[in-house]
Amino acid sequence: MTAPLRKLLIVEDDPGLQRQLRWAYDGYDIHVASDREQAIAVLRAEEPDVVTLDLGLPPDPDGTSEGFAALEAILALKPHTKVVVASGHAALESPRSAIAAGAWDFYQKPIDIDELGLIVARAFHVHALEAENRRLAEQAQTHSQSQLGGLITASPEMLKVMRTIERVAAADVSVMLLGASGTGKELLARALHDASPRANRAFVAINCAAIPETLLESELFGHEKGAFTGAIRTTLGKIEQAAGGTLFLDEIGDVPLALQVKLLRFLQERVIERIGGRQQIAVDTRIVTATHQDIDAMIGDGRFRDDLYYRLAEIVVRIPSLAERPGDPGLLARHFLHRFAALNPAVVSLAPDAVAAIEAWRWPGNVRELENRMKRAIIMADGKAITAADLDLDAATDALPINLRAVREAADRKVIRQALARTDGNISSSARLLGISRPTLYDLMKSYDLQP
Ligand SMILES: Nc1ncnc2c1ncn2[C@@H]1O[C@H](COP(=O)(O)OP(=O)(O)OP(=O)(O)O)[C@@H](O)[C@H]1O
Repeated sequence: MTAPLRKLLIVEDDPGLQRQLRWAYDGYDIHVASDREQAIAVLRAEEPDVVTLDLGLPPDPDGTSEGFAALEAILALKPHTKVVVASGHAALESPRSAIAAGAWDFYQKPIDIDELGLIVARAFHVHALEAENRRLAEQAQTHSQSQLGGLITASPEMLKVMRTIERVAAADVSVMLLGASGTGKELLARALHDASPRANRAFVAINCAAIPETLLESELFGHEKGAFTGAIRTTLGKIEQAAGGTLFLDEIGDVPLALQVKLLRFLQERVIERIGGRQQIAVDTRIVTATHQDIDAMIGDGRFRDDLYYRLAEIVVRIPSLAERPGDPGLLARHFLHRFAALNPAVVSLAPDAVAAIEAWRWPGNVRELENRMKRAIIMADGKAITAADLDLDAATDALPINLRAVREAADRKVIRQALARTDGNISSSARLLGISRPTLYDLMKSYDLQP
């Protein structure tokens, strides 16, 4: 069986040239269109990989407006198409603008059949390579996705975390996930639930830091009708809502001490009492917790009960920050490019400066920051490729700062942030590292609005 011929669309309004081109090349399935409308109809019906496009099309055969409109329409419909533009105008401006608008290559009329043949052959070759690349990237993605709940990673540290999660999922042990904000703790908790025998029951997540202390007890344990003003009906708490399944308590370090006692009782006896209720209700809920705080230090100074900690943390899983996962920022950026493609279908790739900036950035907000920057960049991007500027990661590189004061301030900010990060926000140690006094550091932080 022979492979189907590759499809080439020739957009040309001159019937003589049309004929000449139609017969010039062997080995392609050639389609011809005389204007933009026909070209788009063929594009929709045949999906050619390569298009040669005369920029001078009717109703503007002596200008280029119609050709550019066709180029834009082709790339909007099928961004991966390789468009080779032809310009009869000696002026170099139009081919250059066409390349800027996303054309792949150009040639000057009058046509040299051999030269154009080479350009077209190369366009098919590159198109095939790119398609293969995309296929492999997608395959790699679905491969890593299938490992555990949509988590994308290629870093050995993170793969180890995922193996641990897979292993502990089956055992009914309590798991505490430790990691900075945005490292994927909730995603991992959900993956743990999905890999556990409880997968077909509820997964309920609650962020303990986001709920006022006064409401947290009722959120977790529920309340009876009339238990307090405003309790107009009996309401189940999250522990009961997750019965048979898993309750994910994010930011467990923010649970106040009084409530820690109640939680401990639930873990010991596996019964709860709704607020205002007298009945003890047995509930089988698996608890998975997470925090970005230093829980050992909290136990040390009495802010977290150690007996509760030992109940909650039979297995402790430390999640590396994104900066500790070399290669992952680029991999995740491509994943998000794919995932948010619908926001702006014209954007199909990352420009080399974006790839470099993504790998170099420290990602203090981890995967969530990367996800947000990619989403914004995809929406804002003008061209087919996302640039470092679209990601807002080019600040320090090219633009000349407004004045020397701005440069000094930027340098101060950077080094103060580094010192604070290195000392975990300790002002005295940071001041020592920077060789300045504590009051001076305070003053600088105040004037630059920096938090420890
Ligand atoms: N390895 C990953 N692959 C794909 N997406 C990820 C990965 N890690 C995190 N994400 C995505 O990043 C975002 C932040 O992840 P998540 O909410 O799980 O972080 P978190 O550690 O729980 O954050 P926080 O502590 O601030 O609540 C989510 O949209 C999540 O889907």
